[in-house]
Amino acid sequence: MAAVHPPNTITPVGGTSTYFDTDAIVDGSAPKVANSAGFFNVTVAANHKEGAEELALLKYVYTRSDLEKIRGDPDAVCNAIDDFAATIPRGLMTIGAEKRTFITHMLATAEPAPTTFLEFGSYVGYSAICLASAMVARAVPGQRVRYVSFEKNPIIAAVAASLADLAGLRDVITIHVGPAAESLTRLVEKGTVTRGTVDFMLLDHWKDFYISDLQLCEKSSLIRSGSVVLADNIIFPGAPEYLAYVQAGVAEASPDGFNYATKTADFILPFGGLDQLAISTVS
Ligand SMILES: C[S@@+](CC[C@H](N)C(=O)[O-])C[C@H]1O[C@@H](n2cnc3c(N)ncnc32)[C@H](O)[C@@H]1O
Repeated sequence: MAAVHPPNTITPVGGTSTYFDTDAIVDGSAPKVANSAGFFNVTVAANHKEGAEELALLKYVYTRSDLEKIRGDPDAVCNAIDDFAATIPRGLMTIGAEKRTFITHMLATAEPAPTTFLEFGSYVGYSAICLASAMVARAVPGQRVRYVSFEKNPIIAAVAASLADLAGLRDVITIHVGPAAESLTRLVEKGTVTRGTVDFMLLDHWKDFYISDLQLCEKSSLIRSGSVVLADNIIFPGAPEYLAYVQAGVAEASPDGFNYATKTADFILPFGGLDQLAISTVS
């Protein structure tokens, strides 16, 4: 089980928010710079842009000999994604098995049972599939569970939608294609996501957008007292400004004057090294 630190005992550490080349983000492509660990290098970025690795994953899953056993089983679909990721030395950029266990436990024990989840960064749908499934497991008959997820890369979004369908979660998970801020603004204008309805959020896209996209949710009061905001990759690649923001405790853009109480949980990355998840509860 991951080590969990109480609120405000951890100094923002590690990483750098300049890990990604924001010029490259503007044109909708993947970032093209390597960090010091050489993790997200030019080759990885090019793969990401074309969705090469992610399309290979899709093909791998749909040609598995146990496809019919996987169909309709969210855990089995996530395990299949983990199997594919294990064949790549640096893994895939999903939340991975350890964080999956940790967050699904949070969803399984949260009171009241969460029914609406907002995710920034669908990638291949791994977190969407396991976390939506954890919410569905608690839903009472007739209760609607919604997992709203944003992915700017259309090829990768298509992979996520196809795997969500395979997992039997087509009616629960919606993948919105495009920059998260634009999609979310549209959903708020249309009344698809409304005030105070978001129980859980996961920020897991490019780290430069964590604060501005959280503030978009603050402004429209999508979060409310008791909502939980999770943010991944706090140490690697690193989101020190974000951690400082939520540890300062004030939801600056909130017309309701909301505050955050923030803890962090430690995880070891698949290729080694420490990472943290930030867990901020709104009050
Ligand atoms: C770390 S991955 C998400 C992993 C996913 N949550 C999982 O566990 O399977 C980040 C994803 O965010 C997407 N992304 C980056 N910036 C974005 C933005 N502004 N809006 C929407 N998606 C974005 C990237 O294309 C990438 O697929």
